[in-house]
Amino acid sequence: MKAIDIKGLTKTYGQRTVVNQLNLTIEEGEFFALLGSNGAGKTTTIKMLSCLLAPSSGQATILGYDLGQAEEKIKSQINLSPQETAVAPKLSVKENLLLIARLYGYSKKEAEEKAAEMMTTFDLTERQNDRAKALSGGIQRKLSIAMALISQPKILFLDEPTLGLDVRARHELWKTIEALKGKTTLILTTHYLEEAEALADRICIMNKGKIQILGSAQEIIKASGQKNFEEAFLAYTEEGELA
Ligand SMILES: Nc1ncnc2c1ncn2[C@@H]1O[C@H](COP(=O)(O)OP(=O)(O)OP(=O)(O)O)[C@@H](O)[C@H]1O
Repeated sequence: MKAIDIKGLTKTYGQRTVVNQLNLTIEEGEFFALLGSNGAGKTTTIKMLSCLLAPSSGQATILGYDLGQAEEKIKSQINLSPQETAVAPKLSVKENLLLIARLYGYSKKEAEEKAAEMMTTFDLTERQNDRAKALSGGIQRKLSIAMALISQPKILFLDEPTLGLDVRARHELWKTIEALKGKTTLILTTHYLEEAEALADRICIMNKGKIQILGSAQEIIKASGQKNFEEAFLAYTEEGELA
């Protein structure tokens, strides 16, 4: 089944079109990356697909449900790990996970089990009693992703999950994200080109609200005629060039 099917998705603010006639299909289980310069429309796209922002026009189905008509159904099957880490700073690692599990309607016992499972998967058990604010940025991000996965979403949107992390923490988080590959449909936005290149099955480069190219990193390099992915990205996001 298609995880996401978008036809002509558009968002305008006044006279400005920030997402312009997007057509895109993402298969279930795919790891998909959205790349683009600042203001390209990545976050706006993700917000529309996760029911946080109403499109101005166009259509999309998420797991077969129409966006704008089956919001509750869609929301129950997706989750978003936002740009800003969404942990409660004064709560411990375990308390953060329990809180989300209870919000999703798990019983006390189930919530305990879920939290324990997540802490094992994300290697957080040793830190379970530490307050979130005492964790490094990388571990906070890990916790944030673990929290987003508690509801077992079929689609997880990761909006710049490694923003501001140092190289080591970023690589650590990549391993965590990579382990999710195939189990959950993953839609990632990032400014780190090597992140998309290393993790994603397919990459979409956006510029000024439009898709410039879509394919695997190798396909994009080949189509651009450039030497490597960074140069291909620059070519596709440069005005008047390949774009
Ligand atoms: N509420 C709003 N009102 C007006 N313009 C907006 C609003 N939200 C976003 N925009 C504009 O839409 C454009 C796309 O923004 P968006 O955040 O989707 O880009 P992005 O690709 O995620 O960029 P970044 O990499 O900087 O996060 C930007 O020019 C932004 O200023």
